[in-house]
Amino acid sequence: MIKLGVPSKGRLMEKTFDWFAARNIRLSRTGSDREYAGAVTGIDGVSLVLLSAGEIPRELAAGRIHLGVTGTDLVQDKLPLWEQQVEPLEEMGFGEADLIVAVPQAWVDVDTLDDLDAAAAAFRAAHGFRMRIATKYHRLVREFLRDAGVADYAIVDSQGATEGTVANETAEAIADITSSGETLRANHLKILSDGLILRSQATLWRSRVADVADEDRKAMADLIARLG
Ligand SMILES: Nc1ncnc2c1ncn2[C@@H]1O[C@H](COP(=O)(O)OP(=O)(O)OP(=O)(O)O)[C@@H](O)[C@H]1O
Ligand SMILES: O=P(O)(O)OC[C@H]1O[C@H](OP(=O)(O)OP(=O)(O)O)[C@H](O)[C@@H]1O
Repeated sequence: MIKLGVPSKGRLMEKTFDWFAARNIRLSRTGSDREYAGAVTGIDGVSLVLLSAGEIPRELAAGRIHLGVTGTDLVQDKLPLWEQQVEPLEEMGFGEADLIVAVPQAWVDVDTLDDLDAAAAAFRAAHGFRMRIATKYHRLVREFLRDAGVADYAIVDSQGATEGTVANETAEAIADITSSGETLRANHLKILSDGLILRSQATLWRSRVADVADEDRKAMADLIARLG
């Protein structure tokens, strides 16, 4: 069987089901609400694997699933050399979000990455420890800030409610995804003018690593022919 990994809940799951339904491939969760089992109808030889969106990159890279749906942000952050491990087949037109760097609106002198760098040095001199940036996107944020010449900071891990870390005084700045911008506004944060790290959307990926058995080649070809 060709294994297709799809987010098991949340905003990406239903839209993924709709996207495949529009191509006459019906994905569904089976069993009780809490059981992560799934079914595929409308195409032969494909099985559904329900997974956390954040785990799909790793499962693709390990070759445990042949195809998977998840955001560009999660693939690029979790997989070093992602292009060697996965291939994007289709951008799916939902789950659109920007990964950005944001600081408190009250920092009126900080609007750019250069300003952030200067603020970071001043912060360390004043407080004796490095300015903290909360994020779950460790790799992408480190690479982006390195390329921008911002050095004097520390990443603090935040796996959710990242915008709240500033008010809670566990970080001075954040890097997270934003879509409508409401969460940033509600938490009195502003995006740096050159603080866009990545534009992400839900994408269907093919593992470059997973073995496709001879008897599964037709199912893979049929599925790919139905995309677009
Ligand atoms: N507000 C948003 N609008 C649109 N897309 C979003 C938004 N927030 C997150 N996403 C996208 O949805 C995908 C999954 O996000 P997230 O990591 O928050 O998943 P989750 O639903 O919390 O799943 P899990 O924690 O089980 O991995 C990411 O690719 C992300 O870019
Ligand atoms: O710009 P907006 O439209 O306000 O959306 C952005 C928010 O959506 C995501 O959070 P999610 O709802 O996944 O919750 P989380 O913080 O627990 O990850 C993201 O982490 C932002 O907090």
